[in-house]
Amino acid sequence: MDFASTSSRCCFGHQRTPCSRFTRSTAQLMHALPVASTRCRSRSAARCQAQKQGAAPTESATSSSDGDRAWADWEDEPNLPPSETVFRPELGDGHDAEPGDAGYLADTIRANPEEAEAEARALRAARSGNSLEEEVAYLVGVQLKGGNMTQRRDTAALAAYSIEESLEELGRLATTAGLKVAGQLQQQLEAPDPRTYIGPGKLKELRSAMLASNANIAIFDDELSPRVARALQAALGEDVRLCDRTALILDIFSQRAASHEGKLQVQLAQSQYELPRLTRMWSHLERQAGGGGGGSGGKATRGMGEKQKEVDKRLLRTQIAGLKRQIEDVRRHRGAIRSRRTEGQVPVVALVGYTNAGKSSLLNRLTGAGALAEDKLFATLDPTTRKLELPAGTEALLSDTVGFIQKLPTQLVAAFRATLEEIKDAAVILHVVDVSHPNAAAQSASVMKVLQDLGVGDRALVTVWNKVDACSEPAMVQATARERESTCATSAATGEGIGELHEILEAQLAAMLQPVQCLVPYSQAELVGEVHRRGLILQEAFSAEGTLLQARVPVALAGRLQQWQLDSEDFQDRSLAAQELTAVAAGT
Ligand SMILES: Nc1nc2c(ncn2[C@@H]2O[C@H](COP(=O)(O)OP(=O)(O)OP(=O)(O)O)[C@@H](O)[C@H]2O)c(=O)[nH]1
Ligand SMILES: [Mg+2]
Repeated sequence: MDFASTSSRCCFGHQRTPCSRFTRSTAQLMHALPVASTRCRSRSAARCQAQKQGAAPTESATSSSDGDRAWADWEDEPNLPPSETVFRPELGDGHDAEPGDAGYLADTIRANPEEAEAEARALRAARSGNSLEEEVAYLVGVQLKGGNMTQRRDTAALAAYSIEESLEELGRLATTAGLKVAGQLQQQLEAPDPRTYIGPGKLKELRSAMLASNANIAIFDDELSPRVARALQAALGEDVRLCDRTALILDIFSQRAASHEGKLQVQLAQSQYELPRLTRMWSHLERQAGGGGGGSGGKATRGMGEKQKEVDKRLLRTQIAGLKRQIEDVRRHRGAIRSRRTEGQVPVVALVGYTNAGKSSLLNRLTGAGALAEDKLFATLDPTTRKLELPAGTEALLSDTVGFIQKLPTQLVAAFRATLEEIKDAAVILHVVDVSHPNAAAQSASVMKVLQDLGVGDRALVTVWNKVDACSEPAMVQATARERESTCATSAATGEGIGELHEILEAQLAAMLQPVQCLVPYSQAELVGEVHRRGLILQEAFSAEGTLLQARVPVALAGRLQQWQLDSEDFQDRSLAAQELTAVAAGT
């Protein structure tokens, strides 16, 4: 089964297309709307006509059977809001519909989808000056009274993100996904509204702000449950596309995954996200069945919708099982490579850190790897490993990893756990922090939390304060870093502080090596070469019997040298003799 061709779908299940949500036109979405009743069409057409002639729309035109229908669908939902507290765009919500407002737009859309869509878009574009082709997003977040959502959920990250910071990051995610951000709206609440995430008044404000700025996508800063998403969609109208932080991150990941395993992991995460959200795709069939005014085939159509939903869920479950199997195969293969690497005892140094901290830039600076580094979130998805040669001759493998982010979607945590397992093999972890970022402390705390969760909190850790060149007082930052243990301030851009990073790394790697002093026969020249590459030579002399080596080497290598091990006294005596011999030979 070709999963690649079937699984790239819209996260909110609007329509199964093989492309990203954001590349699909609003027109496509509108064609997926329920078919309007004849009564509604004639009213809307009249209203449309009136508008064309410059007349204000009439009161009666603001209410429609479709509006009632949509409302009824909404009320069918258990635990949904009582009618008086909710913004009902189709019913005008207490104000006369104006050209460009929700009621007007909803009616004109129903009159003639193509004509109305063109008209509505042109109207909004004229009001805001945005291009007709642009995908424009509006951001929405909730600030919990007494701390934001991140703080509540994740007590470890107490230096957490304010709503402004969280929305700023959401905006960066949106631009990374190729969207334009028109504005943002936030609300202070005791808890997010269980029905519509934000309160009814704010919802109305959001709708107006989106119309005024020609925004067509509402992005919510937290993952929306399928039920809340449905309620929001009903309130905001079908011409607004809904998205949440999780869907946005999944979309970026699906655009950027390059390796076979990366693609499989993103597809799995997307499928798992979509499974509970499939309902919406077939709801139009159910609406036809329920609201057809007693037309024939109501039950049959509802049955069709249900049946199709079940078929679809079954397909998706089969696909999820298939993806899991494929990922397991790839994982086994990678595990074999990793264990070969461990047997070789080349120490692995893993670069970890918040997204955009400069991990790939540091990999390039330290190894000349030429890895992709750009000013976008999640530039790196697939781990890259390169050989690192430190000035004293010590060798290690330097691994670049996927960046972290606050509120990392649970589906992705699970999917990328395997990728992050690279970190588990690391002898040293280089935690890269963008020290020039205003939220560096909270970002650092988020990363440390993930490291704890991965069970590598006790691993040798070097903290790298990167982008020191972008700080207003770089000298002060460098001085502070020097006062801290295993910390250095660097600039991957200018090379500043890279020498200090080399020294700290050498010391860390040396601390992990085991001391040996031995006499290795000349027949074992290869082994001596390995000691040079993988260990740290403290003393070397050449006697008549072989090479005298005092060094620090990885444990496995120390085991192989065991048979030629000398005690200290013997080693010193032989070394002196060898040095004298060398001096005589050199005639000094
Ligand atoms: N001024 C400055 N910019 C830097 C430095 N290091 C990296 N950058 C820039 O920061 C941006 C992100 O760098 P990357 O190396 O891609 O960051 P990353 O941590 O690998 O990011 P992800 O792969 O997205 O997690 C790029 O535009 C880099 O040019 C630095 O030391 N100083
Ligand atoms: Mg990177």
